[in-house]
Amino acid sequence: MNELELEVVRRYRGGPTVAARLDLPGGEGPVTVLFGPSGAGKTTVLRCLAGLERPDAGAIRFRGETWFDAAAGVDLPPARRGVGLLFQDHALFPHLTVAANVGYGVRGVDRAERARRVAEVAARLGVEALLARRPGQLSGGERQRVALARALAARPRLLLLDEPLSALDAPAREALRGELRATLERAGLPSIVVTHDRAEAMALGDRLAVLAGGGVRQVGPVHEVFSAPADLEVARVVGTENVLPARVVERRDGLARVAVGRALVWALDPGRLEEAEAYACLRAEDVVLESSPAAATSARNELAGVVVATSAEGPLVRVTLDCGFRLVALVTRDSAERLGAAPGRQLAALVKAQAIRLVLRPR
Ligand SMILES: Nc1ncnc2c1ncn2[C@@H]1O[C@H](COP(=O)(O)OP(=O)(O)OP(=O)(O)O)[C@@H](O)[C@H]1O
Repeated sequence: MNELELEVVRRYRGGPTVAARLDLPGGEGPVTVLFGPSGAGKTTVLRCLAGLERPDAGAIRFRGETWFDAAAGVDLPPARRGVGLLFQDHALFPHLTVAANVGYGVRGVDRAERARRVAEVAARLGVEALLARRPGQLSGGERQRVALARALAARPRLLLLDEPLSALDAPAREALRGELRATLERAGLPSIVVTHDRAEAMALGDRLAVLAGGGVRQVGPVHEVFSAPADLEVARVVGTENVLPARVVERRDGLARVAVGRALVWALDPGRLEEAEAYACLRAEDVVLESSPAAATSARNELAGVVVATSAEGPLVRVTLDCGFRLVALVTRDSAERLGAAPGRQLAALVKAQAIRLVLRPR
């Protein structure tokens, strides 16, 4: 049985309809990332789960317990679902101490029990030393840990985080990703994190659910979804840099030879490919650039190309080549320099057949 079974339809009056289905098995890593572009319906799904939004149709079950069932008229109030919520801005009470903020999450118990729970969760998240401070005296990371501690103090069964890092500036966000991941692991309960940031999704999630066009398009291990998008829309959403129109011309030994622009490349044969028209999806990180051609084999494509553009991207350089089609590669600054990667320079691009995924082209 799945740990979570959700199928909801939420029609906004005069607005879009979000129709999402999400089944999550238990015990496959604690963090599921709900990923998708702005307006895809991620927050709507989260709010339906928390009981803050009432779906127009559908049902939500968690560990066999019905939280919502439109047909049966079941709609458990938020407090009875056992869900911990963490918002973008962390919503800590500025006038309360960390201890009082964390304690706020504990209701219906006496003072001694509340203090015991606050101490326990503070120790678990490493915020014991901060208990006497107020939110204004905390760093971004500390505030985040305190907000998580408050959510966990209520002993939820499921943790929901809506864009937990988006209130921070870019450098802080990057630094806190790893910390949040570690904290979620330590929390040891299933979590669903909403984000539209690729790096965040990769850093935080065990599983990725891609929401686009009003529905969940693909669910799977993070790397699987990123490297093998199920369809073109998922490929676009997860940002595979190279999504190229391709035509299958030959199939042999589990490989498919496809024409991409003026070039021919070998790709993994997905097997189910009935039509010859497809998109070849290839991540820029999977392209290796070399200055001199090497021996090509059927499992390794070697493409001669000319650099048409380069741009710095943090520690990496994005190199766009004309190989008979536009190919984007991401290489380290060091290798870009060593290769003399500048417009006009001839280079060889090496790509393993396994790195090229074929996605059926919708008619
Ligand atoms: N109360 C509302 N009334 C009408 N339309 C709404 C309402 N709430 C959300 N929407 C619309 O429903 C769609 C989904 O919204 P939602 O906030 O779930 O998207 P999201 O994926 O979380 O987006 P973002 O990443 O920008 O937060 C959007 O087009 C939004 O404009």
